[in-house]
This record gives sequence, C-alpha cells and structure tokens, in this order.
Amino acid sequence: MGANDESVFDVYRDRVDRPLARLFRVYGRPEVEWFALGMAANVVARVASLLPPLILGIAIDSIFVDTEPFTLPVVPDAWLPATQSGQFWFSAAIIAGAFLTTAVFTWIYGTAANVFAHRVMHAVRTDSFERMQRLDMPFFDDKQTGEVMSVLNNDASNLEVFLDDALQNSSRLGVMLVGIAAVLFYLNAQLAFVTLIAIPAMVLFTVWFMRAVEPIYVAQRASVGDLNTRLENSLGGIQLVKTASTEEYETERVRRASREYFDRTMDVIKLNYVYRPGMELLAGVAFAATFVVGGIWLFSGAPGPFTGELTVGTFVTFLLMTQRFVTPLAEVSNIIDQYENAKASSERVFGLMDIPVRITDAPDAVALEEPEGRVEYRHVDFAYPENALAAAEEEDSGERVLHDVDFEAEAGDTVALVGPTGAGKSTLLKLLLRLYDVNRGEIRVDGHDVRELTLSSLRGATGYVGQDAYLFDGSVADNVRYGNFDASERRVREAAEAAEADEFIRDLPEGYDTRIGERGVKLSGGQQQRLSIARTILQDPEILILDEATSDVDTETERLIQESLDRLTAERTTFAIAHRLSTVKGADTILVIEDGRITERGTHEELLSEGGTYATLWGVQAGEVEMVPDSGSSED
Ligand SMILES: Nc1ncnc2c1ncn2[C@@H]1O[C@H](COP(=O)(O)OP(=O)(O)OP(=O)(O)O)[C@@H](O)[C@H]1O
Repeated sequence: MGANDESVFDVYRDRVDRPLARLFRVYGRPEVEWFALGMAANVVARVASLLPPLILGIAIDSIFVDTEPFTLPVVPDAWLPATQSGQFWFSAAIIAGAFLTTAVFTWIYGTAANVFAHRVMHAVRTDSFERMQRLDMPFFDDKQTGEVMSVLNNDASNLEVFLDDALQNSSRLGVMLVGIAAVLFYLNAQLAFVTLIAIPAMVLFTVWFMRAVEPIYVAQRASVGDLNTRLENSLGGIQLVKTASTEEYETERVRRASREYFDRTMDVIKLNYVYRPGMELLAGVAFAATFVVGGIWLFSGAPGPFTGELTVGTFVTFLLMTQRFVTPLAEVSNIIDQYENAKASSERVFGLMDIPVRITDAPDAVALEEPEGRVEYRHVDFAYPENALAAAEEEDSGERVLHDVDFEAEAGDTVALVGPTGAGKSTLLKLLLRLYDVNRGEIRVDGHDVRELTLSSLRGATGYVGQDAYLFDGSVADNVRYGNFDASERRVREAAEAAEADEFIRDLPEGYDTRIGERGVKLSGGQQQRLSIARTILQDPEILILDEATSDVDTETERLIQESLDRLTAERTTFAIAHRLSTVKGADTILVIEDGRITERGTHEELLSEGGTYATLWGVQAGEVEMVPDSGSSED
C-alpha cells in the first residue's frame, strides 16, 4: 500500500504518454471555441494594456518636453491632430480607450477560460467515474478506493486550477513578453538588449528549478495518495477501530502519513522560496541595468558601444515596461507549480482510465431473452487474481480456490451450498454473476456460456440478497425501487408486503417517503435485509442468490425474513448459502463444498444416509435445530 509497491495505479500511470496533450486532444477539442475565444480576447487585452506606457512616452517627448514630432506607430500622421492640446486630448482618449478595452477583453477572456476549464473538467470527472465503476472486482478488493477518491477530487481540482489559472497566466505571460519585447525593440533596439539581457538567465534559472522540483513534487503527490488511503481505510473500519479500541494506533498511523505529507510539502516550499526571490532579483537586475544605461545615455550621450539618441519619453516607457514584466515573470513558479501538478494529475486520471476492464460484454454478446433459470457449472476451476494488477494483466497468478466444480440446477430448483468457512461457497456464486471469470471450464445459463451473454441481461436475471444489505441515501421507496426505477408505487408496496417489510415501513415517520441514511432514519439489520429482499422481489429475477441471508437477526425477525424468502424462492432457481442446516433441509440438491471441491451432493435424506460430512454437521447442529421455530421451509 506504500508508495513503493507497484500498484495497478502506478503501473498504468507510468504508461500514460504525454497526458496534458491527451487532455487537450480528448477533452479540450470539443470545447475548442471557448479556448480560441479566450486566447483571442487575451491577445487583445494584453496588447491594449501596453498602449498607456507607450503613449505616455510619446506624449512626454512631443507634448510636455516638446522635442519630437507627435507620431504613433501604425497610425498615419495625417489622422493625428495638429495642435498640442488636440494631441494631448487625443493621447488621453487613447489611454482611456486602452484601459476600457483591457477591462472588457479581460472579462471576455476570463469568462471563456473559465467556461473552457469547467466544461473540460466536468467531462473528465464524469468519464473517470464511469470508467472507474466498471473496473473489475479485484481493483476494489485491493482496498485502494482512497486513491480513486483522490483522483476524482484532488486531481480533478488540480486540473481545474491549471486549465483556469495557469493557462490564463501563462498565455498572459507569453503575450506580455512578446508584446513588450516588440515595443522595446521598436523604440530602441540597443537599449532593448540591455533590458532583455536578464531573460536568458531567467530561462536557465527556471529550467534548473523545474529539474530540481520535479522529483520533489512526485514524492509530495505520492504522500497525498497515501494519506488519503490511510484516512479512508481508518474511517472505513471505524467499527473495528472502536471495538478494538485502537483509536490511538490509528491516530498514530494517520499522524505518520500526515507528517510525511507535511515534510514533502516543506521540501517543495523550500525550493519555491529560492526560486521566487531569485526571479525577482533577476528582474531587478534588468530594471537597474536599464535605468543606469538609459540614465547615462540621457545626460551624457550614448555610452560605450551604443549609438544614436535616447529621448526622455522612450526612457520612461522602457522603465514602465520593464516593471511590467517583473510581476508576470515572478508568477512563472506558480505556473510551473500548477503545470507540474496538472501533469501528474492528468497522468493519474488517465492511468485510472487506462486500467483495462476484463469483465465486459463480448463483441458478439447476446441478451438472455425470456430466461428460464437453468444453470450448469461445467468443470469450473477458479483462482482469484493475486491483486488488481494481475487481474488487469490477465496473469493467472493466484491460488486456486475452486477445483473442477461440476453440477447443474434445473429451472426452479433450490440448490443449497454448505461447508466450512473459506471453502469457496461465496466465490462459486460470484462466478455466476460474473463478478469474476472462471479460469477453466464454463458456467451456462439456459445453455449460454455466461461470457457470451450481455452483463446487463445476465445480472438482470439474477437477484442477489447478501449479508450486508446496502442502502443508498434516499427514501425507503427509492431504495426498494433501486434498479427498477420506473416501478409504480403499488408495485413497490406489494414487494414490501411480500418481504414482510410493509408493516414496519408504515410505522416510520413518513412511511415510504422516510429518508434513510445520513440525514434520515437508521434501520436495523433485519429491516435493512427486508428492504433488500423487497428490492429483489421487485426485480423479479429468474435466478436468486441468497448468501446467508438470515444472519444477525432475532428469531422473530428470522421467521419473518424466512417467510418472505420462501415466497421469493418458490418459482425461481435458487442458490442458498447457509450455515444453519435447518434452513436448507428442503433444498432439491445440497452441495457440500470443502476446499473448493464438491465433496457430497444429494437431498437432505440422501446425504444423511451417506453418513459423510453433512451427516456429521447435521448431528452437531441437531440440538439447535430442535430449538429453531418452524420456519415453514421444511417439507417433512
Ligand atoms: N476477493 C477475494 N480476493 C482474493 N481471495 C479471496 C477473495 N474472497 C475470498 N477469497 C479467498 O477465497 C477462498 C474462498 O472464500 P469464500 O468467501 O468463497 O468462502 P466461503 O465458503 O463463502 O466462506 P464463508 O462461509 O466464510 O463465507 C478463501 O480462501 C478466501 O481467502
């Protein structure tokens, strides 16, 4: 789980090629009009913002000091006013117009850049969630969901900041530098060399900084991921933490992860503290050099190798312009910071998106139509992949959990699976839902290999009632309706009645509209289970999987649940895992699973008369059996 283990994330992230280019290609292209509008408005705004210092310099020379004729670049002299006061007001109008233009186009630019950034990110977030939830189960088994949350949250917002701020700032910087250089060279190419002499030094300094900071950023980001995983894991297991009273231990673990993040962040900050003042200093050198050379030029003529004249106005324009590029250049470290973040974040986003999904519809998959519910397992072998990476790479690395499992269930049959814990009962049924694929052999439903069926039709025909009945934030009715979203109120009610849930639901403060979850009522384990049974009744599947559905409840609730289950299983092919043998006595077939193999099979009577494992287990539980009230499921 540490940063050094090669997780499936690391591997696929490392394989991402030029992530920011891909971001623009895949997600930027559909929004290219916004991008283009933003960039165009940016050029206009920046060019307009260069006008006031230029006009000021010209006005000084031709109006205030009056040593030069009043001329403007580009504009023909014939258009210009002839009198000094006319020229003054004309200059004032241009300066006012320039400020107005800058304001209006900065607004257009900001809006377009924002719309671009947020549209792109909306698409990225939705897409990465869509990809993520389709990932194969081993990915989720690895308990790395903290990483995923951090991709969906941190990385998405890093990209947002980059697309929004950094892109704005860097394009502003680019236009400013080119614009300022152009104006300075136009006014006095020799002095422009002096002013811009610091630029190569700045570039070199920046290259050094980028090289130095890159590995530090990588370490910082890894530590954020670890911290998130740590938080998510510790909170996810809160019940265990409390019952084991390991709060201090968990706090210590979080403290260590947080400390690591703190230290890595400080490394970044330290380097930034060198870079920023360094850039300011270089910009200061440029300013001072311009001031000294220009100053000498003004009061004692062209110094050293320089030739020609320098006017006061040009000198002022030079100093104002030099001042202009100090601030944006000092922003370069922010831009680099955001750029590095965005590069890493987009690598993570695309790394996540690139993890291959193995369990998906085959290209020629067919829908299971009018399913009957006949199920066959043919010589099935299965091993869990060692981890998500092995699953993604289709490595056959894990230990074998099922060996040559071979049986069949006719439509409507009830098959009970019993056996010691860890024997492979749940695994066997997960294969039927295609949460994992078999390594050898095949599983057939109505004669079709499950790998040839569409996942939605296979899973739509298969209902699952498990040990933890997950309920979503929402009303009781919403939860019963989950997956069958257009079921009418009447059908929801009928399903709840069949699941023996109607009565307790009516007793809730707002009946079927009562909210469950964070801001609503909390339900007991038995109530949750009955809601989940109601949901399955509404789904009306042909095949039903019951995974020890009646655990953790009192006998009265168990009786109610058992009754609702009996109603549910009556017409359907049912696979039931149960540790209490009393609940499986009436099954058409009982399979005893030991160590991933079917070791006994037959009806209750057959297995008893065989005198094997089942008979022994039955003997052990017989005392209990007498005490369990008649569940209505037994047929003898
Ligand atoms: N997601 C998983 N990834 C890797 N191995 C797993 C996973 N789930 C279960 N196993 C392993 O597979 C074996 C079979 O587990 P399974 O849950 O199928 O047993 P079970 O018979 O249903 O047990 P129980 O009655 O305790 O639920 C166990 O050795 C377990 O460690």
